[in-house]
This record gives sequence, C-alpha cells and structure tokens, in this order.
Amino acid sequence: MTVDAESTYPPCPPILRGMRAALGPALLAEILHSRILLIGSGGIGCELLKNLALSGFRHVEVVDLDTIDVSNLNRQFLFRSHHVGMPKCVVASEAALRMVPPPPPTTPTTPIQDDATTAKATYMPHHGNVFDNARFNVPYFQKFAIVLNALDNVAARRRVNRLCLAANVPLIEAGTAGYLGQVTVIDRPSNTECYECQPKPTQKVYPICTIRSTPSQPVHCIVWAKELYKLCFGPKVEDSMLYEDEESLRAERDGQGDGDGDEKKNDDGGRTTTRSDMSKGEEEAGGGGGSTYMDAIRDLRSLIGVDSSPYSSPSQPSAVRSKAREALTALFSTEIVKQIGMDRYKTADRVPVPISPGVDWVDAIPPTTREGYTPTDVWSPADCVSEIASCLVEVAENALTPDPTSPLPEFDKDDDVAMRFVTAASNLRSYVFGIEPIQSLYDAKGMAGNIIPAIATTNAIVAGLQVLQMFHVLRAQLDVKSGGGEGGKLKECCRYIYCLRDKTRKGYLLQPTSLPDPNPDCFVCRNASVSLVLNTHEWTLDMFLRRIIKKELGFAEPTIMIGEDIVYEEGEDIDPSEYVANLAKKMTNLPGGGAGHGSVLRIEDFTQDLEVEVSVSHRDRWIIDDEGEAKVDDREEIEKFEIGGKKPTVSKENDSVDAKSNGNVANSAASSNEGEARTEDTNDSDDEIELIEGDDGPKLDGIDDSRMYADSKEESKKRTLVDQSGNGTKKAKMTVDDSV
Ligand SMILES: Nc1ncnc2c1ncn2[C@@H]1O[C@H](COP(=O)(O)OP(=O)(O)OP(=O)(O)O)[C@@H](O)[C@H]1O
Ligand SMILES: [Zn+2]
Repeated sequence: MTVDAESTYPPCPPILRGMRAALGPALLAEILHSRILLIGSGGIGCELLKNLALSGFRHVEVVDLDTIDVSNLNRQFLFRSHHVGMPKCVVASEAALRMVPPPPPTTPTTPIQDDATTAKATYMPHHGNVFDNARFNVPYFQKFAIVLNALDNVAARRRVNRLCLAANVPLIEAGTAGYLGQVTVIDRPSNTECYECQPKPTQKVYPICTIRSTPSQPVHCIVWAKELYKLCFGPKVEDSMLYEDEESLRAERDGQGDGDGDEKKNDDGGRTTTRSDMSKGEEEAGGGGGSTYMDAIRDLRSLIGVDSSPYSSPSQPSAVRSKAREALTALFSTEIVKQIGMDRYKTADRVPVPISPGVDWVDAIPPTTREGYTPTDVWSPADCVSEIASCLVEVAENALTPDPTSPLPEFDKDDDVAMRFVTAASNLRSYVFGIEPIQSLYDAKGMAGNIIPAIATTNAIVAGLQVLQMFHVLRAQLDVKSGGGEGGKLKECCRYIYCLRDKTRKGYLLQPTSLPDPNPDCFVCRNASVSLVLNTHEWTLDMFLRRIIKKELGFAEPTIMIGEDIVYEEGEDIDPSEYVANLAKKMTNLPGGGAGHGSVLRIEDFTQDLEVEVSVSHRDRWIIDDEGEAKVDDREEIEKFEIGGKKPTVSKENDSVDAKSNGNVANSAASSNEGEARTEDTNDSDDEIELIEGDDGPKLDGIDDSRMYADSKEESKKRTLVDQSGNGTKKAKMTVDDSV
C-alpha cells in the first residue's frame, strides 16, 4: 500500500502545497486563519491584495477613501476602464477574492476538519477615511493579526501608526517614490522604531517674498500661479498669499505720501525716483487703490460667477476676455513696473520685463484646442494669455451648474481647467522674470502635484517584500503563542528593507537592515515631552490648537490641560461652545495660570491612546531688521514657532532657547535661509507654498529616504549613517545583512 503524503498534513488547497513545503504547515495554517487589515488600495494596495489572495490569506479587510480614476488604470491592475468612478476598495477586494485558492478537495484520506480553511473567504471593503474614528478606532484595529499600510501621505500613515501602537498590532509600513522604496515593521511589544520616531523629510518651504517678488526657479512660478488660482477662484481672496488688503495699503501709502521725497537710485540707467513719485505712479497704475491688481481680480471674480451670489446668468465671453486682459495687465505689467519702481531688483542679476497682453492675445484660440496640440508643447506668452482667458470663459459658462454659488474647489492637479490656468500663469511669470525652462502642461503638472512618476515594478517589489515580512511576523506570533518568547523574535527576524536605485557592491538592489530601536525622543511611542517656542503673548489657544496640536502633532480629538484645569476638550459628548471663550484667549491668559514661559501643558487624545507634555518657552524676537531692532509687530514674526523633541532648558523669558538642537524641528525660523521671513502655512492644506524637492525633482512624502543612500557600496556588516533629516550631525545606526 502506498502512503499518501498529503494525509500527513492538514488539508490545504493544492495550489498552496508549495508554500506549505517552504513555510511549514503550522505557518500556512496561520496564513489561512489570520485576519489582515490593509489600508489603501492604490498602487501598492492592488499588488498587496493580489499577493495576499494568492498566498492563501482568507480574511482581509480593506480601507480606502478614493474612487477609481482613469489615471490609475496603467498600474493599479485590478481596475478596468468600466470601474472608473467606483470605490477602489470595493473593486480591488472583489478582484482579489476571485484569486483566493478554493478549499482543498475532500478525499477519503484528507477529511476536512478545519473550519478556517473551508469557511468562505472574505475580502471586505470599507470605503472611508482612516481618520473616521467612529469606524476605524483602536478596538477595530485590535481585531487583526497584522495591519498593512499602502498609503500615499504622511498624515494617514501617522494615524495608522498610532492606532497600531495603541492596539498592539504589528504594522508593515511601505512607501515608494519612483525607483526607490522601503518596507519596515513596527511593533510596540518588540520595541521597534515607530513611523514617527524619525522626522520625515520636510516639504520645502519657500520664503513668501521669493514667491511674491523674486522668483528664480520654475517651481517658484508654479507656487505663485497656484496662489493666483486661489485668488481668482477660491472661496475667499484673503486665503491667497497674493491677496493685498487695499485698505491698509491705501493707509500706508497716504502715510508715506508726505512729500519727504527721499531718493532711491535704480540700476536701470541711473534713473531716480522718489517715494512720493512712486506712490503717484502706483496710484495711477493701481486704479486709485493701494494694490495694482486687487480691483481687477475682484471684478473678474464677480464676472465669472465666483463672487456673485445669487448668480443670474453667465457673462458674455467677450466681457470675460476683456476683464481677463485687464487683470493680466495689472499682474504682469503694472505690478511689475511698480516693483521695479520700488527698487526691488536693485541687486538682482536680471530686472523683470513686464508683459502687456494684446487684445488679439485674449481673443486667440488657446493652444489646448488647436489642431495637433500635445501636452508636451511649450506655450508662448500669447498662448499663455489666450489659455488663461479661455479658462476664465469656461468657468463663467459653467458658473450656473451645478451650484452657481459654490466656488471652484481647491487646486487639483487632475482638474483640467486648474492645471491649464496654473501652467499658463506660471509660464507668463517665468517669461517676465526670464526663468527657464518654460514648462509644458505635462511638466507643470508634475511639479504642481509634487508628482514623480509611479513605477509599477517598484510597487510590486515593495508589496512582495511586505508579504515576506508578514510571514516573519506570523511566525514570531506563532512562537509567542506556543510559549516561545514575548515578541522579541519579531525584531530579530523582520527587516527594514530599502529598494535602491543603484546596486550595492554585491550587485543587490535590495538593502535589508535590522529594525531600528525606538527614538527615545519620540513623543508617540516613547512618551517624550515636546518643547515648543512661540510668542505666548500673541498666540491664541485657537492658533495653538490648529497649528501645533492638530497639524504638527497630529492630535485628532485633543484635551488640553494646564495643571488640573481643562482649557479645551473635543469629542462626541463635548459641547464645543464651552471652550469658545478660551480659544480666543492669548496663551498667557488661559485658565490654570496660563501657558506662559516655562509652563507645561498636557495634551491627551483618547482616540489614539496618546498623551504628551508640551513645555512652552516664550520668544518674541525672531527677525532682526537692518538696525538690529526686533520686528515684533509683523504678522509673520508673531506666528513663528519652533517645535522639538526634548524639553528646552527653561531660563528667563526672552533668553534664546536653542530648540534647533532638540531634534524634530518642524518649523524653525532659526534655520531659514539668511534669516528670511517664512510663514507657517496657516491653511490646513499641506501644499500651499510647499513643494517636496529632491535630487531628481519632487519626491513623495511617504518615503523616508533619510537613511536610504547611506552607502550602498560599503560592504561592512555594521554601518553608521548620517541622518540627513535631523540636524545634520545625528548618527543613526543600522545593521546590514543579506536576508529579507
Ligand atoms: N486617509 C486615508 N484613508 C483611506 N485611504 C487613504 C487615505 N489616504 C490615502 N488613502 C488611499 O491610499 C491609496 C494610495 O495609493 P497610491 O499611492 O497609488 O495613490 P493614488 O491616489 O491611487 O495614485 P496617485 O497619487 O499616484 O495618482 C489611495 O488609493 C488613497 O485613496
Ligand atoms: Zn516612535
């Protein structure tokens, strides 16, 4: 009689027998039983779902907030064109479920006893935002053996990191940017580094004056054009960095126009002007207002239906074109002349050359509707003007539908009108300032959306590595279950793996390293306190709540305490009106003795099981003017802050506090170029005046490349690498080995 080798194993779908031989029956049984949560079903998520299904995972839940866009189809291979508009997670789960191997056939020698193997496989989609605390909270995360991240933004990654730490569930984190990628495992019981232990590469922030007046790179013009888009189409002109308050400018001008006549010398041929001349010139140019372009912009907004409510009928295209010409003349000619007159470019390599759009320019057929047009075409100044005019006409014509009173949404690189407008406006500015190269629509889109091309192969490699790490995690969990340790094994067998662009000396494109230890200064996983330097006399609780607690520290439903006093609280059962009065108060005037220099605030967030102490230091001198005086009443000055990972040495008020050396500097005035003023982005949106820049252009935010290029040619087993994302001198240790 022959012995059926199958009878010595528990039942297993035939297609998984190879895996059973490689991993062993016990681990395969874990794979068949375990519940897995996947966050994100885009590029990496689709690859992961396919891997999970073909590896035998039978119980998977998928969270994604997005619907399928036509631009996803080239690499998110679970989607077809007839799926466009449907929720990603629904389509991806259905497609993956069809790939799950069927249960093993029953034979007399393999009677089925295992419910998990035969139970119906479930791939359950959740179309929603992982920030939805009612659905995706700590108890929900606790249901899973492993969580996988396949996200595309830092905020969502932070959220999942915190929920996994709170729920004690291992997280397999991944990200790609072009050819680069990385995978790591985060597990609180195993004492590994968490997602927030190392500062992420910060988005590049451009000084406002560079954007408004002295651009020198195409990217500066793109940022400016996005602000112009906001000024023309946004809900409030005040939201744009280009907004000018006519009233205060007028008052300023009137104050200056007292005939003091101090002379300023230009470098354009030695012509001299006086302040009073300039004011007169500006007045003529600006149509009687303090701003050269605000009046024209306001008229334009009302003409195209952005500001008029209720809106009765669309304006005539000819009227829109004519107003467009007026606004463009103000922006690209009158304003530039004014800036030149103000000696703005005295020391510049090149003085800008104003452009006055001709009547025939606004009436011409725009380049995007001409025969033979391609998105890689480069537009002339006249093309740019006709394109902008046609965008404005389009907006005016669509103003009645669907909601005549609602303004256009925020800038979206995938919105055709938005991208055409921004490309044209940005290029006109480049022409004025002599900045090269002029961008095609295609190139501008890449820059405006912080995009680098997604490479499907990198996504596939990273998703494969994530599943390999899952096997290690499950084996470690199995060992714990069978009494073999308390999770330390996971740290030993899992790896932090980088996908490199250049081969290592051994010829590898994958670089596995040991999982790093947590950063003792991490407030998320090590409860470290956070140091904060700001102007406590000027900052209100509302500013502190929005900019520091929510935006910088990522609290979702914070409770803020000073001593025993709760000064602010959020949550389902909390009446928000209770704290309205406190929100308007300056930090120093808050209850509980206020949050002045040397005070400590406690912030709690039960939704993330997170608590942090914030040590506050006061500082009001950030920018010193030419005479050595502090510019204390400047709004930019007032809104500055520094945030770090360790408590600062609290000395007396106004002493300089060296927060820069404290690690996680998120917004450091002290580190800004040449002491130039920067403002923190007051808008909740992340990319208003920030772009991510790298060697090859913009990079995706999810990639922690701070340690990635250490030295892939170096063959030593132990390496010390410079952590470029910190203060430049901090060393991060990692151990390299060859297995993944
Ligand atoms: N807060 C969130 N909650 C749930 N899903 C999220 C959240 N943030 C991002 N995602 C999802 O993560 C996925 C990331 O996938 P991917 O990086 O491929 O992005 P994409 O938007 O599909 O592609 P691209 O950005 O290249 O156009 C997206 O499907 C996105 O909807
Ligand atoms: Zn951490």
